[in-house]
Amino acid sequence: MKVLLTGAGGQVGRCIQDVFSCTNHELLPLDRGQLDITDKERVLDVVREFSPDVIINAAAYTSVDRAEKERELARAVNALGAENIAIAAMQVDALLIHFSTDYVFDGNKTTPYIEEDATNPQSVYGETKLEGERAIRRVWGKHFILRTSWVFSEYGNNFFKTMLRLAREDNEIRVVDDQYGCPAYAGDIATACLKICETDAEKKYGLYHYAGNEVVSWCEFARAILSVAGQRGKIASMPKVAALSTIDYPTAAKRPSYSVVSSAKFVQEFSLPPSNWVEGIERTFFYGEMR
Ligand SMILES: NC(=O)C1=CN([C@@H]2O[C@H](COP(=O)(O)OP(=O)(O)OC[C@H]3O[C@@H](n4cnc5c(N)ncnc54)[C@H](OP(=O)(O)O)[C@@H]3O)[C@@H](O)[C@H]2O)C=CC1
Ligand SMILES: Cc1cn([C@H]2C[C@H](O)[C@@H](COP(=O)(O)OP(=O)(O)O[C@H]3O[C@@H](C)C(=O)[C@@H](O)[C@H]3O)O2)c(=O)[nH]c1=O
Repeated sequence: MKVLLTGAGGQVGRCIQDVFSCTNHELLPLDRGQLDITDKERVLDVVREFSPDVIINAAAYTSVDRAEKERELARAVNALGAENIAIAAMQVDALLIHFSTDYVFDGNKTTPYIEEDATNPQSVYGETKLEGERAIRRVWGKHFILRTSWVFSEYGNNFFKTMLRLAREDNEIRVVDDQYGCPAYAGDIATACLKICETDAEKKYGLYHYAGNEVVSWCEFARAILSVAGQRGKIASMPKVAALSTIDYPTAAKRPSYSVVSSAKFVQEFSLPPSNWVEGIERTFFYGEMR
């Protein structure tokens, strides 16, 4: 199977390369320098030339706070870029796998969000990701949109790495304890993509949630990361992790207080468990040393 990957330099993109390197699929990984998804003509040319069976779009604008001031840039990548990819996929009849986010929800529910739940993004990032979802649905039916959340890995920038850095710099970290979600290890998301590619997926196209198997607050997630870091000798000493209310940690973008997504539909259709983020922490430390 020929698979074209955009956003290959990001954390999900790099994990997809690792997972697909153990298969016989022919993967063409393109980072932002090789393919800017906002350049429609180039997207169409590159896709026509390679003529993939599958396109995985892992390119995105993911700076949640910065997006509040860079709406047009975020929109260009997350909405118009996604649309460009969908048009290109349609032109060569390729399956499109795309990612979206838990930040499309407002967080007012108290039970896990399912695919049919109403969206109501609270941030520019969430709005532009939702616009991208809608563009794909409008343009090309042969797609999977995986909404994931709180992604971490040994690659790129993420909350996991921020917590490690802060733990090395200070003896106290302050983290919000009233926003809940399901962290997802990027390696598991990559495995989910492979599973889609290797499943007779025709009758299953559409929107899925795929994220972590257990609910935590950001503060609980930080404590879990640092506890393993301490056990593995990754930090010299264990900092105090103080639990904050959102009001005491002001940010440019509003985050949902509860963005727990249920992976049940994906699990049912693809017989793959949700991301095991506790194991993901171990794997992040392990692969962080190997790669
Ligand atoms: N990270 C998270 O916590 C979550 C992510 N997601 C979604 O998962 C997907 C993958 O995210 P993740 O790997 O974590 O994000 P990253 O930010 O790690 O990777 C995104 C990649 O896209 C690249 N990119 C940005 N603009 C363009 C462009 N115009 N053309 C081509 N490439 C571009 C970035 O390049 P550069 O670094 O040079 O800007 C980066 O390499 C995204 O759709 C994201 O919205 C969903 C939920 C949670
Ligand atoms: C760094 C830091 C953050 N926080 C808070 C801010 C915020 O409410 C929460 C998470 O912070 P971050 O800015 O690291 O994470 P954030 O950028 O909000 O992460 C999001 O990224 C996008 C791409 C997604 O799609 C989401 O699923 C989610 O993973 O923790 C603290 O309380 N203390 C800290 O020291």
